[in-house]
Amino acid sequence: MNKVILVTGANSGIGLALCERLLSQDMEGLQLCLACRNMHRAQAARSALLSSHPTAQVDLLQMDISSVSSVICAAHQVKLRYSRLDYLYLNAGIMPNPQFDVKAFFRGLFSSNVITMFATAEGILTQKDSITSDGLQEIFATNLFGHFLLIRELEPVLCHAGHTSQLIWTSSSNAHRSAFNLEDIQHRRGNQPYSSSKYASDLLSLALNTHYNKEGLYSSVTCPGFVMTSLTYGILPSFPAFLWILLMPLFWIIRIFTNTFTLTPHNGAEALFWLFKQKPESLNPQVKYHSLTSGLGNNYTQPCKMDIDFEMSEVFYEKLLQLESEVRKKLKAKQQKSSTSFSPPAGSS
Ligand SMILES: NC(=O)C1=CN([C@@H]2O[C@H](COP(=O)(O)OP(=O)(O)OC[C@H]3O[C@@H](n4cnc5c(N)ncnc54)[C@H](OP(=O)(O)O)[C@@H]3O)[C@@H](O)[C@H]2O)C=CC1
Ligand SMILES: CC(C)CCC[C@@H](C)[C@H]1CC[C@H]2C3=C(CC[C@]12C)[C@@]1(C)CCC(=O)[C@@H](C)[C@@H]1CC3
Repeated sequence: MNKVILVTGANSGIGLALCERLLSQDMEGLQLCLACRNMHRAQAARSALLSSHPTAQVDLLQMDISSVSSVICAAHQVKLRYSRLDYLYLNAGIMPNPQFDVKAFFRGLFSSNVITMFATAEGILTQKDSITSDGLQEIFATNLFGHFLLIRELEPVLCHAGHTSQLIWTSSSNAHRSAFNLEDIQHRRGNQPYSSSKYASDLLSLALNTHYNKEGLYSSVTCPGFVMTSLTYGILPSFPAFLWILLMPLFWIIRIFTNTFTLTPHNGAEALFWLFKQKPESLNPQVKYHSLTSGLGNNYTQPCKMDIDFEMSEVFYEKLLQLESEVRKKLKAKQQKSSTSFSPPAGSS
């Protein structure tokens, strides 16, 4: 039987590099499904994968993970196409309108915290969030809630008796407990919505293990390290991509001191790829699997205990279920309203 793998945000960066790595190791037994919001970019990614693996099975799925109706529609498609999903990579993510605090960065450079700053960007990055058409905070909707809804919708193909399936999140070492508030799970009020959304994915992963392991569904979180992708290029908007490339020698030097500077999407996908080869029952739900690259350029995966607890993950899970039922009700009302406004007036033939 082919292994069916769905990857969100598969048309670029870490998601695309992961697909490339998966096909390089086992092209025959895999059925890849690239879930992307933009079909032109999705087609380009598929062509790139097929040019190096001409006989690979690569399907495309249109899905905007930040939109409730798009996720539900895409999940419906998946259930029609596949009887089972073996791996679901929850990788799509955004960090819009980042504000880089140059002063804090230089202060950090000359402090004892410099390595932590390079590994987690703690204290030097904030973001400005916006609201989606569903009324959700965009970063929360994209990085977390859309994926939660997708998992809930795909339950029938993820939970099969006598069979295990894996959920693999692309979280971040920028996930800080201090940025997350159970009373404000969407981070409407703070200025670190990215960090909050990633901490939320760590919590959710733990709760999913609590609720779904008995049904054969396992969840793990990864951090790809600092990788040069369009997400990171956006951090310094006045800094064109080629300048980042020119900084590579400097980054290679920094890598000698912090192996979190994985830098390329291929290296960043290390932990995501490593998890693909593990037995899910052997994994620890309380650790994050970090992609690391040594000063000599060797990749490896290292588990690191997360700053999370069961109680908090359960409260968060309950809140997500509540939000889920609210958005479903809203969607139903919207659909009913649009169907009545399009129905022909009574008495017309
Ligand atoms: N780069 C880094 O250093 C790190 C990245 N990460 C995480 O890795 C993940 C991948 O990011 P990375 O590869 O770096 O960045 P990229 O910007 O290259 O990739 C992000 C992917 O997510 C997709 N995406 C964004 N919004 C949506 C949406 N609404 N619906 C569907 N797809 C969407 C993008 O599609 P499109 O092309 O259409 O925008 C793109 O394919 C993210 O979750 C990020 O937070 C974590 C730690 C470090
Ligand atoms: C131009 C200067 C010489 C160097 C600037 C470096 C910073 C822009 C980076 C230093 C640490 C980086 C980092 C991230 C972004 C870019 C830096 C702040 C992340 C926040 C990217 C997204 C993540 O999820 C984190 C794991 C990264 C942590 C490190």
